[in-house]
Amino acid sequence: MADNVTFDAPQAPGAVFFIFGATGDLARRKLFPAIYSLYREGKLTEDFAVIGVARRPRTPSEFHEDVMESIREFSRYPVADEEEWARFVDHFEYKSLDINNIDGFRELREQTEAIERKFGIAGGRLFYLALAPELFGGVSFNLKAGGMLDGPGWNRLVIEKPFGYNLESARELNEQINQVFKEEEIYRIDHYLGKEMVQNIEVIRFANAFFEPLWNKQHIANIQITLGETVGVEERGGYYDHSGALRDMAQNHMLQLLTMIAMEPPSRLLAEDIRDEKVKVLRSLRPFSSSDEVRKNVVRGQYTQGLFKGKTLPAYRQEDKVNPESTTETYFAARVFVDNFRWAGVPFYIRTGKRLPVKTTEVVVEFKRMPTNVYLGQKHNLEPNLLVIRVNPMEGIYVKINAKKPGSESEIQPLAMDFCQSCMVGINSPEAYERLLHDAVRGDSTYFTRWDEVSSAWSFVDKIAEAWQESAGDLASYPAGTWGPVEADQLLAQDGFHWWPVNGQEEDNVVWRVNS
Ligand SMILES: NC(=O)C1=CN([C@@H]2O[C@H](COP(=O)(O)OP(=O)(O)OC[C@H]3O[C@@H](n4cnc5c(N)ncnc54)[C@H](OP(=O)(O)O)[C@@H]3O)[C@@H](O)[C@H]2O)C=CC1
Ligand SMILES: O=C1O[C@H](COP(=O)(O)O)[C@@H](O)[C@H](O)[C@H]1O
Repeated sequence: MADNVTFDAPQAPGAVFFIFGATGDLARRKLFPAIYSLYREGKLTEDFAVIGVARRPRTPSEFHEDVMESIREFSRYPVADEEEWARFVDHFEYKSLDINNIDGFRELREQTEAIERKFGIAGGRLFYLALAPELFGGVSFNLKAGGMLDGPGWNRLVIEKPFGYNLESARELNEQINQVFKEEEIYRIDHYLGKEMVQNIEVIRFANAFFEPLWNKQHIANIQITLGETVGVEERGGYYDHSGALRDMAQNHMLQLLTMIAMEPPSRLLAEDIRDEKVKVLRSLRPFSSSDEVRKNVVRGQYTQGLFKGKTLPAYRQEDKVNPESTTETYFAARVFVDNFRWAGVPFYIRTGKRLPVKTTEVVVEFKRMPTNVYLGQKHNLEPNLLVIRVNPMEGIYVKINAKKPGSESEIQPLAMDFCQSCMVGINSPEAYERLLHDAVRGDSTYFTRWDEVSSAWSFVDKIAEAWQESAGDLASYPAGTWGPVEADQLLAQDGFHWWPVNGQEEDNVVWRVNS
């Protein structure tokens, strides 16, 4: 079993965490376990409290039981001994409250003041909205009206995705919460930004002399970003059928990953400097100017019934809470361009899908081929060099180079230098939510999305969604358990490229591994 790795960050200042949606899936699977990890690692000391809020009634002991179950099932750390557990869970309280009930917020205020006194908490209040987005505006308003923002310290609002359905609705939502919270108090979660290897992209790029000089159109042929999932829509069919892959994954996680790969080096590693550079990338994305452009550069697909590892997987239209005639895409791929000096003409191929054969998030940087191949005469077709950043679930970096086959006269073979962080050094990285909660409570917004990033991403995505509305007929299909529609392969083939195998599925001819 891998050792747990802690991230290097100071203790958080004392705070009350309000989890709105405390009886929901996100709280159970991610938020309670993240708070527990922070506590176990000493990043939260005794001056913190958690108040779970939702409509369902819960006695204190029922709520403590919920928290215990969530941690047993999902935490990186096993539940500690009884004494430590009792100390931890004593920090948790529950308030049954409908967010439309203003009186309930007044009661919450009294409960909050009492718990702040109990634990000597003077830092601030962190309001985490693990709720459906249509409730965000109402909660913000009632937090203010109910006096919840008049505490002794700072107030911060952490909002889950999706942030709107398109630019217009995102704007409305933003205006609503801006009536109560200032931009610097708003922490929009994109949990991909909390992933260890996504944060590592910055370091790989800006701390290595041999990457940065090559990181441009002179040397890079194309970049491929894959966010593949094996799962279908699970129990979230109702939400997903309204959203689809474009809004669920591409507008946020995928474009955020792209910004980390494509941004210019910031002059300082401060939140605003990094976010300034990221938003420049989003503004440089070449917009699709017509439906025809969308058709040429974008593929959407939906999974049909498939056979995978001997198991029959249902079609998307057979999933629970999905319209049996749904035209929602479960797969999205596109060729996009970042129109600036660094990236002019370099295609970024991005794809995401449900029910693909492998769960993986990976970035492949394909370098241009050597200007001439002096080995051609000896029947060697040199492979392009690749840099692969494995984000999830495997974490690591893989570089593919060409080298002489040992012992041969001049035979060349591709060589994989594979640093597998998750398997070789016994690392069990912190969960994205641990890091992001900790950052939010410390007031570090680097890995949260700023409004101008969100709105620029929507501007880009809206053009695609609008074109799709005009032509429902171009929805491709793929059997569940396969790599998506063939049209996505053609997207690259037109440019003389192909998708590289992902997640350690070695190409047959790569014979070595050099592990660190
Ligand atoms: N689950 C996940 O993995 C992910 C979720 N998200 C986002 O996080 C948010 C929450 O998702 P998830 O936890 O899955 O949703 P769930 O449907 O599981 O939970 C929703 C929560 O909201 C509470 N709630 C609903 N209406 C009210 C109300 N009027 N007043 C007070 N509480 C209310 C519910 O409790 P009760 O019924 O007791 O009131 C429940 O605790 C969504 O925005 C989602 O898109 C984002 C990424 C991943
Ligand atoms: O935000 C979301 O992300 C998950 C995938 O997250 P990961 O960390 O497991 O890669 C996705 O399943 C879900 O549909 C989407 O809403």
